Amino acid sequence: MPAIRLATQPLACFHKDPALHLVRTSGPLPAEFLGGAVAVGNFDGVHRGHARLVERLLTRAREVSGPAVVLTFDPHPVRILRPELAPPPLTWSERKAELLSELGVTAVWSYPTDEALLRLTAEEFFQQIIVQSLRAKGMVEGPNFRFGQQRRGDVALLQGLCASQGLKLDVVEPLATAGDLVSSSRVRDLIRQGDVAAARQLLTRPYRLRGLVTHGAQRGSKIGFPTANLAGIDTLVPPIGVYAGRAFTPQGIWPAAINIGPNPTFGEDAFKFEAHLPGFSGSLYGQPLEIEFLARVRDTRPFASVAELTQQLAADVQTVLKTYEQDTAEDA
Ligand SMILES: Cc1cc2nc3c(=O)[nH]c(=O)nc-3n(C[C@H](O)[C@H](O)[C@H](O)COP(=O)(O)O)c2cc1C
Ligand SMILES: Nc1ncnc2c1ncn2[C@@H]1O[C@H](COP(=O)(O)OP(=O)(O)O)[C@@H](O)[C@H]1O
Repeated sequence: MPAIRLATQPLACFHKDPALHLVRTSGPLPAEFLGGAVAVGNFDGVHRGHARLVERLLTRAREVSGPAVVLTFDPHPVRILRPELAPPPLTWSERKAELLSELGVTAVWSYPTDEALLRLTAEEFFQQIIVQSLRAKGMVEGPNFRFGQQRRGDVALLQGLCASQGLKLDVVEPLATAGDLVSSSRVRDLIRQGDVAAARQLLTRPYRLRGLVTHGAQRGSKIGFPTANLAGIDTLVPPIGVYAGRAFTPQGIWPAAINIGPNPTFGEDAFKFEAHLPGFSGSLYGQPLEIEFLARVRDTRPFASVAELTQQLAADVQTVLKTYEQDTAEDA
């Protein structure tokens, strides 16, 4: 059995970067947000296309000697305007801010989307948010950027508005891989197919979700594989199956053997999200847990006996440990 190497660096999920400023307000902004370069967008998942845009944002921020600011909206405007069309998000706001901060962004304004904001025309949005609230000196966007009521504002309009206020606008060409644009919907599609390894190639970090550890059927420890069952997951969940990943607990980072779906061996149909953390002992009940997906291992299926299931679980753990080891080595 390979040795389990536990990461010793501060936990990204529970550690707040002191250099990052994150606010959720529709009111006046702290000084750290003013007079910088600004990128407006949803930044869901924070993929490599976003990273390219942020790179340019940092360059502009240095040039204007101001902060590198991302303005994002929580909830996404579509969730208010057309909830039936809103896809499940890939990231929650704090995680998005952490990922952006890892890329060098210094201030994230997570705007609590409301009717008043959605009513602003493109010109009003620019005047009130970009000029008055942020006192921006530059903007960085992709060519498909739309803004203002009914998404009527486009990059051509923004160009004119920026020029009228003496702001420099950078339009960054979107990143493409394998002939396709890197986008949050492409990442979402891959995760929906269970291809978390391919999703990872497009993201700046492996796909991660969070939840709270709740009680299950109390069967796991009896069969030698206790599993932390997660409730309250608020982002996209990969499909039924077994996955290799990492668990971020308040106690540290662990390998994770993840099962999503039912427990057919025990005739249980309830949809569960559970993770066995090889090498961990103690209680996780009631605690927050973040789970990162590295690879899909196999389909969840019924086994003829508990002995056959546990034999398979032992093999799964070996696969998980190998994946975790490889990953830790690549990260080092
Ligand atoms: C990595 C992993 C893979 C699993 N695969 C299967 C499976 O293929 N079929 C199945 O019936 N249960 C599977 N299970 C679920 C176990 O049956 C389950 O963990 C056990 O019933 C404990 O449930 P409890 O947490 O509610 O006590 C898997 C669990 C883990 C951790
Ligand atoms: N290595 C481990 N991996 C996951 N959970 C563990 C581990 N060791 C102890 N636990 C604790 O045991 C609980 C899981 O035990 P289990 O018998 O499966 O109960 P339940 O059905 O309530 O999930 C977890 O919620 C956690 O608090």
